[in-house]
Amino acid sequence: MRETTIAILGAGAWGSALATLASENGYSVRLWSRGGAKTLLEVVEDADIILSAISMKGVRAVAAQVQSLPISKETIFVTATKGLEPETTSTPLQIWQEVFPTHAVVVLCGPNLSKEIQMSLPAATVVASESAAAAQSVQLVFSSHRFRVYTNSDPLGVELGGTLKNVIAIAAGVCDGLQLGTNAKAALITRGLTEMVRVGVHWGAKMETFYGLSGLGDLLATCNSPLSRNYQVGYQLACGKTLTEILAHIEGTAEGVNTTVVLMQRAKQQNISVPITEQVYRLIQSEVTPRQALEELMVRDMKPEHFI
Ligand SMILES: NC(=O)c1ccc[n+]([C@@H]2O[C@H](COP(=O)([O-])OP(=O)(O)OC[C@H]3O[C@@H](n4cnc5c(N)ncnc54)[C@H](O)[C@@H]3O)[C@@H](O)[C@H]2O)c1
Ligand SMILES: O=P(O)(O)OC[C@H](O)CO
Repeated sequence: MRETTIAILGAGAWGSALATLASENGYSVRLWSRGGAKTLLEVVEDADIILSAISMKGVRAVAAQVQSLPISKETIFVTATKGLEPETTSTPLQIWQEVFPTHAVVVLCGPNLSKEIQMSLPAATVVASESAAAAQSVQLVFSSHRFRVYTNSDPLGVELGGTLKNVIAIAAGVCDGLQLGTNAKAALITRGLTEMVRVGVHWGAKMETFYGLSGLGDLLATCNSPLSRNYQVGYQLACGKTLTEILAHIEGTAEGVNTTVVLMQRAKQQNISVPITEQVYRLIQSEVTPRQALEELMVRDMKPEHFI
């Protein structure tokens, strides 16, 4: 029998970590990056699974390039990107589904700081798809004694958990940078989760998905780790650096900055209340200082504790 071949698009921190996991499980892995030695055709040709770990800004262009190549009808697409497209507000899942409407698309998302995974520390993740068989195939590829993979049937919810938490992670970095304490951080994360649920359910995701690994799980990992680039953005803003300075020195992609702008725009259009996102947005636009953002959150109207 022919061995299963995995094509991984994007040789950044996350694409490389996922390539390591699949290689360690004995799969044949081909890694592609723009400017790399292999052509896209060489990498995706005859691949059973094509996984994208491209930054949000490159997803549509890469998907269009792949569309122009001969791909088997059976090929499963996996998306591991966490972001929103500025022009359309689409998620990466929606882009891959739009470009490949007859293929199974699986979302891979969870509390997965790539540096920890490259250090072989244990972690868990979720693979979600409308096709249970496709999700199970991807589960098999990445599961190991150090990486526990769960399947899920709410791909949009799983993806939005990983995407929306990046905005709250920026706020968590601000909270720690200003040394606001553990009570404040717990309140921020809890109310941040409610904000994620409110947006996600409005956009068609299942509420319970946000209480799983890709929602609460990824929120906890990202809001509590200096390894998170999004957390670093908030932390360094609170320490007085400008966004331009921070982004010039950060290693890799902090998707939360762009996600905040797109989320704010769509929440406004749809009249969804997103007070934490609004303050992160005003902060990255330099409309408020970190202290003013905190003040504005604290003096809002009194109200009951709603959970959506
Ligand atoms: N690093 C992590 O811990 C981690 C974990 C889970 C998910 N993610 C998500 O995975 C995605 C990638 O993150 P990363 O940490 O690997 O980022 P990275 O900056 O290290 O790598 C990004 C990759 O995308 C490619 N890319 C960017 N723009 C492109 C374009 N226009 N055309 C083609 N390729 C392009 C880059 O060349 C690079 O290979 C992000 O959406 C991130 O949120 C990252
Ligand atoms: O470094 P960040 O902030 O992109 O976080 C990485 C992953 O999303 C954690 O799961």
